[in-house]
Amino acid sequence: MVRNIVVLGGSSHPELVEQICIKLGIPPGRITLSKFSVGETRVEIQDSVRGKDVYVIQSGCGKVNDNFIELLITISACKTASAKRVTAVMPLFPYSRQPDIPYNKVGAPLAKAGIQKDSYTFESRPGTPAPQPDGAGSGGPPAGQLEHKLSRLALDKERGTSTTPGSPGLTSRPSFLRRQHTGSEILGSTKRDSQKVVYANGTGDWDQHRQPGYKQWVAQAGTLIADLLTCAGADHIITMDLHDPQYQGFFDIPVDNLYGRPLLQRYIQTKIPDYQTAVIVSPDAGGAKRATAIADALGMDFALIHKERRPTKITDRQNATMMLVGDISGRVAILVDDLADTSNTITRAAKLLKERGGATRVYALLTHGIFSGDAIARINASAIDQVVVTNSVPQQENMRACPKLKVLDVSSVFSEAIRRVHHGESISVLFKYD
Ligand SMILES: O=P(O)(O)OC[C@H]1O[C@@H](O)[C@H](O)[C@@H]1O
Repeated sequence: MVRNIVVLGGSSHPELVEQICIKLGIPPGRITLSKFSVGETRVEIQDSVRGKDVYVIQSGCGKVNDNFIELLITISACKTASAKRVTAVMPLFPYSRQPDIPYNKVGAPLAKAGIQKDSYTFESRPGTPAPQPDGAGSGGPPAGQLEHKLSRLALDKERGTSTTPGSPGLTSRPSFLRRQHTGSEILGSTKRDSQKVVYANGTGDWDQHRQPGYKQWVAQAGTLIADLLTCAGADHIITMDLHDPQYQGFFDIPVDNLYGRPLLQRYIQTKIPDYQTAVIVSPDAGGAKRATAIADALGMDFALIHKERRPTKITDRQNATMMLVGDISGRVAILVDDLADTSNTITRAAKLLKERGGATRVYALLTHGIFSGDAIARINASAIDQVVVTNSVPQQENMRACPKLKVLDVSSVFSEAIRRVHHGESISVLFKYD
């Protein structure tokens, strides 16, 4: 049992909080988390934190923004209640893919509206996001309808015809397409639909649209998120497999970036028959370092999928070309990545590995199984034979919906990190790979 410590759980992942506390041999601190009718977050801490070492556990999943605000308020409440030190334990770090320019100029792929989950096929890809029921995306027509209109506009332009007879060009667009961003000529349909870009030339073609002296401005939230945590009063961050490890440099407080890799490696060694003959595959160049580290540690072969994500036309938005570099013919392929969100990357990679590469079986091993939108349906219909993730975000519902899913428990890693940080011991042993 650890003394003089308080562990508080946010709303995002109660099961993990419970498991961590069991391993630490302490009950979770009493906290009431609720919402005012307007939607604002209310936090009430029932246990005294005066002079205590406090750990607030909140993963960057579910209602990500609400959960993040809840974390900030809880940290701040602990500080003002005279906690000695407050550590934010964030198994999945929110906004961790946004410290730099998003990988896709037109936004990350999200789930398509109106599609039946059981209608997914081997070929399915994420489509245009639907307006959110909470109003976040309100103001436009249904996504499917919008996408259809946008495609028609692009096609009409290519053919030199106009959708609205007698009023060609920009002015012929329906009003929902005319949201003008300050200082730019990017037209979108809904609040969150900067993905649905039709440029002033009406084609979705970035190069043709480009105006001299103007550059599209994309918010890079990384520094802001780091500043908000420290401003709220966080003294220390514990997280796992940051999408970009350099993100630690955005903080001027200690950040312990734990690794999911030992768990994944152990799974390969103990659960994949004849694993030495299998090939570790990175689904994109960005993950090559992570995947080669596992391949090297286990003495396995490595292959890479090169993902070209440079769409030039609106209709190309999700059509990144994938090329396989390496020989996996007649072998088991093990895809390794930090996370799956829509699962577009891993399902397309699996298809390539089986259809073109001749792989006999495909595993996907990921630290964070975010599985937003229809990701699970997509996996069920895909060429992937097994997906292995950690419970850095809740997986109970996903496990019920996906027979291919296996979950590895990270509670021991986090409880041990908390124990060591609390006692001022080194946690480098947790960074040991082999
Ligand atoms: O394709 P989805 O699952 O949406 O996104 C996951 C990919 O996006 C990248 O940032 C991750 O490293 C991973 O390769």
